[in-house]
Amino acid sequence: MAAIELEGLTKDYGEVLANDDVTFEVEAGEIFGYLGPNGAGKTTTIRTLLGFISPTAGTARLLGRDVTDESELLEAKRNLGYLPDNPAFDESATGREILDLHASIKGDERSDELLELFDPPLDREVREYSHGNVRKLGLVTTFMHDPDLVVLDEPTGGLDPLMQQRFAEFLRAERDRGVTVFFSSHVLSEVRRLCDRVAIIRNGRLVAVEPVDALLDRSGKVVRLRAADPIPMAAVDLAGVHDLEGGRSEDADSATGDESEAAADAFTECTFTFTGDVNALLERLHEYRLLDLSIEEAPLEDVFMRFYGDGGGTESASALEPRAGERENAGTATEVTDDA
Ligand SMILES: Nc1ncnc2c1ncn2[C@@H]1O[C@H](COP(=O)(O)OP(=O)(O)OP(=O)(O)O)[C@@H](O)[C@H]1O
Repeated sequence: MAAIELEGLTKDYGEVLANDDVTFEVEAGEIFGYLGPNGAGKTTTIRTLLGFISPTAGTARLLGRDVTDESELLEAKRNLGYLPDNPAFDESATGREILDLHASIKGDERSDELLELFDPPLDREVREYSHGNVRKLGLVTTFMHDPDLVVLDEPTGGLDPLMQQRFAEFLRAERDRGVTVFFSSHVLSEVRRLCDRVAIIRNGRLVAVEPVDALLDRSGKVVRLRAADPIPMAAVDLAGVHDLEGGRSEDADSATGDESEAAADAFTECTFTFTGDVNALLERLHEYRLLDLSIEEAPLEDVFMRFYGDGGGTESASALEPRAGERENAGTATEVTDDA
């Protein structure tokens, strides 16, 4: 039995079709990322799953139970942990009082262990908490009753890098002991670190459900480099180079005569998106004296622009391919030099 089953889920707010025929399953024991830009419809799906709002059409099942049936939903929630994007704890209560309340409602199998990991300041009132401390308290309340399934809405917002790392290790360990994790995000690096599979939603429609490796292969890297001396354009005439923007630094600009002509087909600084083999790129660049080189994940918005067009989602397999023009041009010398 899948931990989450969505079939044709639709939520129409009148002016906005926030979820439009959304269908996918989250298998028991996987970390599943629900990805999309702001306003894509992630929270709407999560709020429907939790029974906070009713679907306009379609079905949603949590741990095999229909969430539109109140008694089935209650049953499912016994084994569910939920962290909203903005946990609304009673501001006048201390962290400890909040934990006591949650323990009395859901039970407490493991708060000691969780407090050691996340360590929110329990003796302070929540109104004095920072955003990150609210999130840490939320993580303890989400996992303290040892649920089978956790639903996390943008879980790492406000956590510092050390805490994010700790959280990532914790989630992987939870997955390894059989817990199913469903979380929403618009941060690709977070998804990369954590997820087995992802669903991507855009403008309310699902555009892909796939293993995270497939998404990352598709999304590419942003490469920025700065060289001590001009690098010929031909050096980056390589499969997988897109949207190259290059130029010469001020020093190179001051060159005159023959030097200047030779530099016209060369750059000392450039930025491009790269979907090819990074080792092949590094081999090409090996012979040049680089002052700076960064290879970073493409921002999620760029991934959407590049691979899903700007006309919203589509359920067809073609949505998973680069747009036609990009596919034809990808990696050719023409594209590299024309775009530069
Ligand atoms: N109660 C509501 N009434 C009307 N429209 C709504 C309501 N809640 C959400 N929407 C709209 O539905 C769309 C999807 O919103 P949703 O909050 O589900 O997106 P999201 O992917 O979670 O975004 P974010 O990453 O910014 O939190 C948006 O256009 C939003 O403005």
